[in-house]
Amino acid sequence: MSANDSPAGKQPTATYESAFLKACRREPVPHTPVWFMRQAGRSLPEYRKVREGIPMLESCMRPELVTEITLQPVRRHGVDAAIYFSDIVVPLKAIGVDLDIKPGIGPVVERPIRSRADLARLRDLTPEDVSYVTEAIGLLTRELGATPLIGFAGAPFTLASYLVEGGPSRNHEHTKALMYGDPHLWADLLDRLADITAAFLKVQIEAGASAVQLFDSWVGALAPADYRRSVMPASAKVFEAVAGYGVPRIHFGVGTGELLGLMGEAGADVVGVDWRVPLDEAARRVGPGKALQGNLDPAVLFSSPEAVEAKTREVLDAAAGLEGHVFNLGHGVLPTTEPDALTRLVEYVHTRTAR
Ligand SMILES: Cc1c2[nH]c(c1CCC(=O)O)Cc1[nH]c(c(CCC(=O)O)c1C)Cc1[nH]c(c(CCC(=O)O)c1C)Cc1[nH]c(c(C)c1CCC(=O)O)C2
Repeated sequence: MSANDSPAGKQPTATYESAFLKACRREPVPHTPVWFMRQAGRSLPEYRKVREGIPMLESCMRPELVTEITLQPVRRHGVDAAIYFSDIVVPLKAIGVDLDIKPGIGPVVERPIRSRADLARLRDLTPEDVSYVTEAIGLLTRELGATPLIGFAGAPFTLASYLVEGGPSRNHEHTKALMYGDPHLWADLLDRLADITAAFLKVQIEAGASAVQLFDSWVGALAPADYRRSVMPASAKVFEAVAGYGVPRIHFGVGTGELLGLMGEAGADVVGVDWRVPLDEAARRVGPGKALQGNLDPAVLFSSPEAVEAKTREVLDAAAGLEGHVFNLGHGVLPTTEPDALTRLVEYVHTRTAR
């Protein structure tokens, strides 16, 4: 079979047959695949070195730099997948939203979006707006060989929370005020963001990403009924828009124990789980027909190698009966994590699960 007739389009057969993509498809795997959210970034000295003096958003627009940063954790840790180096606010910046990523704070929006007039500032995203993404993914897929590349985007709720609050928020009060107080404007805002997010994921898949993850990091702030009514239609629209490509769609959020079933129902093939719900219980909540991803507490990596192994065994034991399991942390790598702890963790999961 040549590169072009593998079942998922243009990706090489070796990529299609990788442990990561097999686990996402709930097929038997030679070992449990591992990658880490935020595997590229401040925990790596080689990252800090190449980023020196370059603002975060600018670094996302330089294809050679994006390629180097994306490859760093693959080289160092031997993870089973790469995640495209970018940020959830990159597509918003690309359509002209006046935002920046402030070191130690996160995304900050100059003029928050809270009215119908504000909404008009969110225009459609075209592939030309993010031509550097297409270019970087072209470079990357050549370098990665059989290692799959995960594309990603922020989900409509999490993007809305930054746009409406104007920055990171603990309680999401302005966001919830809009959601409960002006449901029509809220629905239109989320629908707009769904179109932008879908367009951004399509660019990544068409350029060569083998899977996509939708980060709804802050949606755990909602009760299930509100999620179903006010958020799920927009997230479902994103998943539906990319369904035809046949690449696995991963759906992740933090503190989403009560939402896991709905997050699967929204259209995910793989549901990401944080460390608060054991994977066997998560599987009961998600139901059959979906793989799970997770879920070691990232803070565990600050304890002794023996303690890390013991906690990792707990995760693997809880995952033993699953149809498909992608090992990951329950949230992103913390910036002060010792890189060697991550390398050891990859080796441990691979050895322990070798079949
Ligand atoms: C909520 C969210 C954001 N960005 C992202 C999310 C969803 C994931 C999650 O829940 O953690 C997604 C993201 N952001 C970044 C990646 C890179 C890919 C990877 O996982 O390796 C990914 C997947 C790079 C980044 N994005 C950011 C950094 C740090 C900036 C730097 O290195 O200078 C990186 C490597 C900035 C950012 N951007 C955001 C935050 C909260 C921050 C941290 C602010 C800080 O502590 O400085 C918004």
